[in-house]
Amino acid sequence: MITWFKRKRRAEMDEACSESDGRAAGEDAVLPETAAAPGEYDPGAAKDAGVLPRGSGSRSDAFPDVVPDDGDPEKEVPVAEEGAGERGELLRRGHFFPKLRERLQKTRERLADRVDRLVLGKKHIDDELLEELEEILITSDLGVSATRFLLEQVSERVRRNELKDPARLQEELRSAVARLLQVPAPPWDPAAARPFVILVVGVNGVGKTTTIGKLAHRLKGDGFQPLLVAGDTFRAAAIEQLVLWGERIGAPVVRQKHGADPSAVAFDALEAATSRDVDVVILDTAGRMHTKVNLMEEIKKVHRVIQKKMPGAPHEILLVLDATTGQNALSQARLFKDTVGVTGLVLTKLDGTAKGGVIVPVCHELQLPVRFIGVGEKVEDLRPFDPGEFARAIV
Ligand SMILES: Nc1nc2c(ncn2[C@@H]2O[C@H](COP(=O)(O)OP(=O)(O)OP(=O)(O)O)[C@@H](O)[C@H]2O)c(=O)[nH]1
Repeated sequence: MITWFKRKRRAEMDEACSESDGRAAGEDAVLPETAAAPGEYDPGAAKDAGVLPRGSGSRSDAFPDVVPDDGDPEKEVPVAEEGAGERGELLRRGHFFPKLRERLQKTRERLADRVDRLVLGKKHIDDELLEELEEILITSDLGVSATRFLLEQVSERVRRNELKDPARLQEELRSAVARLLQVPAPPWDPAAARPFVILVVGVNGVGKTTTIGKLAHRLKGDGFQPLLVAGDTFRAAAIEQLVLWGERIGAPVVRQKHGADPSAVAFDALEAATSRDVDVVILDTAGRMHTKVNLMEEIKKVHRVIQKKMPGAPHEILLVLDATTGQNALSQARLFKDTVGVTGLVLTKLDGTAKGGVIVPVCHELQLPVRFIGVGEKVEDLRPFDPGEFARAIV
């Protein structure tokens, strides 16, 4: 039975991959059958060390281990007292705004505090003041194009005599930023398909795995059963990191050995998702430099395999960007968008950086919606993005 399943799976994978890249999946879908080399990820050792839960790693390594959903979220991760659903979300947001402002303090200092100083004691909004405003916006990571767009909006109001008082400039800017961040896009709706498949991509160390853990926790709070997929088979510790998140929040994790083909992991995970009847599948992927062509080809292959295995999926391709990288986030977003067709963004590490303004040019130039923001390392530090709230917190 297992041999038949292996053959069927290999044939389906080959079919999914050969259409567009001419390579059979088997060529690089090496599913290691041997013990891990010294220093590599070893499921047995990890299990002994208590990293993996009981029962995992006992089947053929050619098949994914599904770590059972035996975590107790109540123990380690207190569920938000406001509860799930729309009302809970509104309450959480109300509580969260002061915290968001606090976390975005450095970005605000760089932008809003300088605008405050600029208008202090000024009687009129003139060209000189607008030029200085331009400089503040550009040096606050808003980029040339978004700055020009925002200045045009402000200048237009000045021309029409609708804005005269410099003291109201901040307010005007805030509305313009909020409008710019409001990118037209389908709403975030994990109930739109079952399973709802989310592919998470991004460069190294931006916070993909952490975001997945936090996102799965949110989804559980909203009544969805998530399945996590350890598609980052390149960095051994990433698999263990995701397994730990799974245990912590009480979500099953599909994983294979370190070095396995990520497309094969994705393929098996979708099989597991169907048979386990889960609501949401979240696939982690290895961090890759957006400039490395072969790695970008690999992610395209993962994408193709998902599409082939489950038409309509992935339903969301989330690009995780690290806010501390400033303008570099923009070039990452461009390349990932062109390669895999990103549908939404997650901006992480907004806490403690002065470069949070980068969100503005990314939204403006790429017209991609920000789905979530990461404002810390704790499980509750992932928030749905609200353009108005964000604009208020930085301007
Ligand atoms: N301060 C802060 N740290 C974060 C946030 N999100 C993630 N991190 C930290 O960033 C570091 C990298 O996170 P990972 O989740 O391992 O990043 P990754 O993208 O999966 O890394 P690779 O697999 O190497 O590509 C970890 O120390 C996280 O705790 C955030 O919103 N704020």
